[in-house]
Amino acid sequence: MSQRSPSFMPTTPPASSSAPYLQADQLGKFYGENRVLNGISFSLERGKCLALLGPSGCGKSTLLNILAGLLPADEGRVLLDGKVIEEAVTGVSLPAQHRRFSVVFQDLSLWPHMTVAENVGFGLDNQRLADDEKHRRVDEALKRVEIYPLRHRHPATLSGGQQQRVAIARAIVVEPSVLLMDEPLAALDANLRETMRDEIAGLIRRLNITTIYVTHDHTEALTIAHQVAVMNEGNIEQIAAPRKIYDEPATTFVASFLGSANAFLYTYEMQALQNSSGEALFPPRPVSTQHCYLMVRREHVRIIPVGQADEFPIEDLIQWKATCVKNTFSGERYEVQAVTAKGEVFRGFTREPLPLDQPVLVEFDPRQVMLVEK
Ligand SMILES: Nc1ncnc2c1ncn2[C@@H]1O[C@H](COP(=O)(O)OP(=O)(O)OP(=O)(O)O)[C@@H](O)[C@H]1O
Repeated sequence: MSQRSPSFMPTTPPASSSAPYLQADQLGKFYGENRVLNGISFSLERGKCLALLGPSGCGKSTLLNILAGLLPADEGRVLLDGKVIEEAVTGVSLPAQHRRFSVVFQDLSLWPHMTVAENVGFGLDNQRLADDEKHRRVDEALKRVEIYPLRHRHPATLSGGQQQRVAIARAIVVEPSVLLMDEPLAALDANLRETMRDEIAGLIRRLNITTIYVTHDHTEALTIAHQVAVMNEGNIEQIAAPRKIYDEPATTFVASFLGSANAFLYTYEMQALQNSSGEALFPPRPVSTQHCYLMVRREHVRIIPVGQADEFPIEDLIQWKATCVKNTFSGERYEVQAVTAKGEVFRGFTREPLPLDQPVLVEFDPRQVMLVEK
């Protein structure tokens, strides 16, 4: 049951405040018997961007809809600027229109018969503003996303990237408390997606609007967000700054999802990992459990024919003997697969394909190895 709180208005704390602005606290959601969100918690400072990153079906859109007030939470609560706007146990649910969250969807939903300015102004229609004020707000939003000169055009005459900006202008013209972006680049072709990714990253920093950005693309999340929450099966597996998520993944799932990683099970038997002088290279730090995973990203693995390796001996690299089993051409390079006698599979990149079924050396620097205990 929903309790309206019409007097609620998010107040504006000083810009320097580092207090959480948007908080999720142990959010849970079921569809029938099926639990789709499990104890989701995060806090986000005003003006920062949090990416919800995860595979299809992990619960990103469900979480976004709860935050937006489009779906009730079954457990936990949401706070905006320190005030409860959603709480399962009390049934408090501030209606969506009072939360002042704006959503940019993947399909953009622009009106084809309206000009750019009319599309942007549409969001203000139910605010009963004087015409002058409405025009001022629309012009300002168009200037902020740098499409003011296009204001008299119709969406069909704009490029995909320009349409994207119209959708963002329409979302920000209402001065939202939080901007929610649900896979906004998913419908664009690969080249435009890359350009728009960089543009949105710049825009988010310039606009200084608290933003939740939903994506299944790790590059988008790492480029655009200040914080990344990696979701898997209704849980947040790790939440941290992009660099930390990439360099220090908390789980094997996070490491794999953020760029394909080679993984192999570490046990104490493997302390025998040595360099060519016989010095032990592992473990790089004390390990609290007997079993954990060593992970090394493909870009840090060198796979070379045995003969070549002898020409350029490098100290302090881990070198394992393996056999080349596959070369896959991807345009710029080959992805080579090699299997060790124990069955560990390694993938690395080469400029040329390597002879199949021939011995190779798999080399990597122990400093590039991630130790993941889960
Ligand atoms: N209305 C619904 N009724 C029943 N199950 C649902 C409903 N909506 C979503 N689900 C299920 O809830 C889970 C989470 O779905 P959700 O759409 O939140 O995932 P997602 O991470 O956003 O996926 P995608 O990236 O494919 O959009 C999925 O298993 C989905 O099948």
